[in-house]
Amino acid sequence: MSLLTKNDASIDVQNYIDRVYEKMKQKDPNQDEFHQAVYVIFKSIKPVLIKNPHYIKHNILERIVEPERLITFRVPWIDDQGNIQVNRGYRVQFNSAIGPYKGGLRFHPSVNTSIIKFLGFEQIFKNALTGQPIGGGKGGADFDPKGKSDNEIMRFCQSYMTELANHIGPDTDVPAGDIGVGAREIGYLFGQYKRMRKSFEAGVLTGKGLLYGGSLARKEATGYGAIYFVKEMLNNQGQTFAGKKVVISGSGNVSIYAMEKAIELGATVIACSDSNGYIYDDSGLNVQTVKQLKEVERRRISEYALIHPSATFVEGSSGIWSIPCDIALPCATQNELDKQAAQKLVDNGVKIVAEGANMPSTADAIAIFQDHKVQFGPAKAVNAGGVAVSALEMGQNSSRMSWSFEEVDQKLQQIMKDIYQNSINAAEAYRKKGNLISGASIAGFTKVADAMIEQGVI
Ligand SMILES: NC(=O)C1=CN([C@@H]2O[C@H](COP(=O)(O)OP(=O)(O)OC[C@H]3O[C@@H](n4cnc5c(N)ncnc54)[C@H](O)[C@@H]3O)[C@@H](O)[C@H]2O)C=CC1
Ligand SMILES: O=C(O)CCC(=O)C(=O)O
Repeated sequence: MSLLTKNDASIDVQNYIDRVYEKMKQKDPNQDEFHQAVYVIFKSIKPVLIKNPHYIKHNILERIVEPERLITFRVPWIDDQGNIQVNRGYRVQFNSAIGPYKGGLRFHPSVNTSIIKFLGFEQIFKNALTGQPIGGGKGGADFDPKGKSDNEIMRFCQSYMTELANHIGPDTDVPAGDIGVGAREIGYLFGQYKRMRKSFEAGVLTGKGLLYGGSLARKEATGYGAIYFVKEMLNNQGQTFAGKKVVISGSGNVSIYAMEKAIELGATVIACSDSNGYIYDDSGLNVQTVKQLKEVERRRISEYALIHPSATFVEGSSGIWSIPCDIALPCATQNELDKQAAQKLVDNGVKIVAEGANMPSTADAIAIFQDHKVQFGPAKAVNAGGVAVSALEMGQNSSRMSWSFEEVDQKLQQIMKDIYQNSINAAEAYRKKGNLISGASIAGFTKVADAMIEQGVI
């Protein structure tokens, strides 16, 4: 497949991009999600390479798609029945050009090398966009936390950390949460790391509890940050959240706090989901009930409709995109929004789609949004607020300070504004006016590529 059009001004650039892309696919043929993430970046940065051929001379593309390190390991643990279980653990340390590796841990049965690599690759550019000194990494395990007791979760986390501890540290690699890893898991992971090191290194993990070095507003940061980003998109059109109907997929950390902030800014959030199905209430969802069900009781979203009879539960999560709305925020998982779902949203008049999850839209879905001039906010910009506040947590830990909620929230708002503006500016500089996919990729890529060049061939 050619990534460039035949009419492209520079055949050399076309050949280079295609050669690196094909070689990468040949080396790792079964990594579709990783290929998808690379494809988006390569497509977006084509004009950058045409204008700055030194990136080709330094062979940045071939270097950037190869992780600095990919670690896999056995995670044995004992379940409540006394059986020995074995999972596979991962950590990809993708790129440290601008800082220590930084990125979350995902515990989900679907986790494999392709998923971890796509997430780690995305993290490189996202972290660069935040303006914070953090490189790109990601990790996790094919462990399914669903239905596990607290003790099983603890034993799994302790076993996982027993190996991971060999590879991380406050100036080396700083993991955090992602799907299936929240405050409870970070607590168990931190406890085991501390026990092994015999020292209290708060900065080794972020998303920690407030009692032992966590930052206020980290829990809220990804969801709030996504809404602050959409606020900028709306502002650009002279609009606000007031009166807008919003559909948000998922009902986890990102979705809950996106919901909370959107409602605070005057929107009506009419639907959210989990992997079993979605709930819908045209008069608006109650975020406190969603929090109680999901954060506290760890129950299914279907139970929301038993508490609020005005809401309907529908089985099957993908149906959520057939609900008419002004703003759609996919905040659950990768490739949850496909071509058919995108067409449905467009037919129903959606104005803005912004990705709270990592790579939730397929390439075909994005093409439909672009063809129909739907404003589109890409994940690496929209959901960067979480990792940005993680970097603020690292800063607080190393200076032994802790900032108020308002201070962190103010910084988060400024970071999201800057990401929006830098993405807009980068797009405009490369004649892609208004295209936030190109702008975010270009702004993230140039920063990392320049730092790589300054540090030599390593
Ligand atoms: N937690 C964070 O700070 C950040 C998370 N992200 C991304 O946001 C997304 C969500 O992560 P979290 O909220 O942290 O995870 P979480 O584990 O708190 O929640 C995930 C939610 O998605 C639901 N879900 C899973 N598959 C689904 C499907 N096919 N359809 C509908 N719902 C589904 C789950 O039931 C759960 O409610 C992921 O893509 C993650 O990589 C991105 C940046 C930061
Ligand atoms: O806070 C972090 O370090 C990681 C957040 C994350 O995993 C992500 O941005 O996808």
